[in-house]
Amino acid sequence: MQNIKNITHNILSKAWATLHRIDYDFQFKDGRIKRLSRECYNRGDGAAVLLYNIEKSTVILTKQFRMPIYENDINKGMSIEVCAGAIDKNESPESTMLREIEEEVGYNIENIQSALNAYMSPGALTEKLYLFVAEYSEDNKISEGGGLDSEDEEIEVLELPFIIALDMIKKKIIIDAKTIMLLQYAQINNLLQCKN
Ligand SMILES: Nc1nc2c(ncn2[C@@H]2O[C@H](COP(=O)(O)OP(=O)(O)O[C@H]3O[C@H](CO)[C@@H](O)[C@H](O)[C@@H]3O)[C@@H](O)[C@H]2O)c(=O)[nH]1
Ligand SMILES: [Mg+2]
Repeated sequence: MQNIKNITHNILSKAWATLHRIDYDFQFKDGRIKRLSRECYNRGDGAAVLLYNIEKSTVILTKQFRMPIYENDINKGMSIEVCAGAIDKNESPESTMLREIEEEVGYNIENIQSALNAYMSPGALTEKLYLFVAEYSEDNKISEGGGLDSEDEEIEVLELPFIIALDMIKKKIIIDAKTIMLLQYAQINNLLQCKN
């Protein structure tokens, strides 16, 4: 662990989330100490899940508009992603996930398995993502999903053959990191067969 001292936080923006400028004394390996400054965007942690069906070799994904993608890559604002959500205060990653699965894609799932933990952009975001996998079947379907009107969500639910989803990574149609990671996790661990 690096020798970090005299840490101070300055709030640059506090709206939906908090952007801090954090100043700190950093000791380099040669012993020099320098005061450094980094901006950190804090919107809490998040959770995401790949829902998969072994018999059908299918996965459930979502499609929604993402302003940061549109801002960076005009005409490419739509994003295909695994079901995911921000973890509320006093909520566990698991309970967040069960709630989000129902809200976004309309399934009532009881068992989810932890797959990976990941910082998606550790140079700027404090967010740690808890990544899960879970089996689904038609018996678990309880509503259309689509997200919450109260949060202005408009989420299209996609059920795709696993092999098609993997091909969408190759074709750069799926460009969301957590989604790529979970689909490749499923492939590496043979959770599903790559059949049409
Ligand atoms: N008004 C307002 N709404 C916001 C803002 N930022 C996000 N929202 C809305 O707040 C809701 C949060 O929905 P969640 O399902 O809880 O989160 P998410 O946006 O899907 O986030 C998931 O994916 C992100 C991208 O990979 C992850 O960063 C995040 O941890 C989580 O996994 C969404 O409707 C989103 O549009 C904002 O600045 N202002
Ligand atoms: Mg979401």
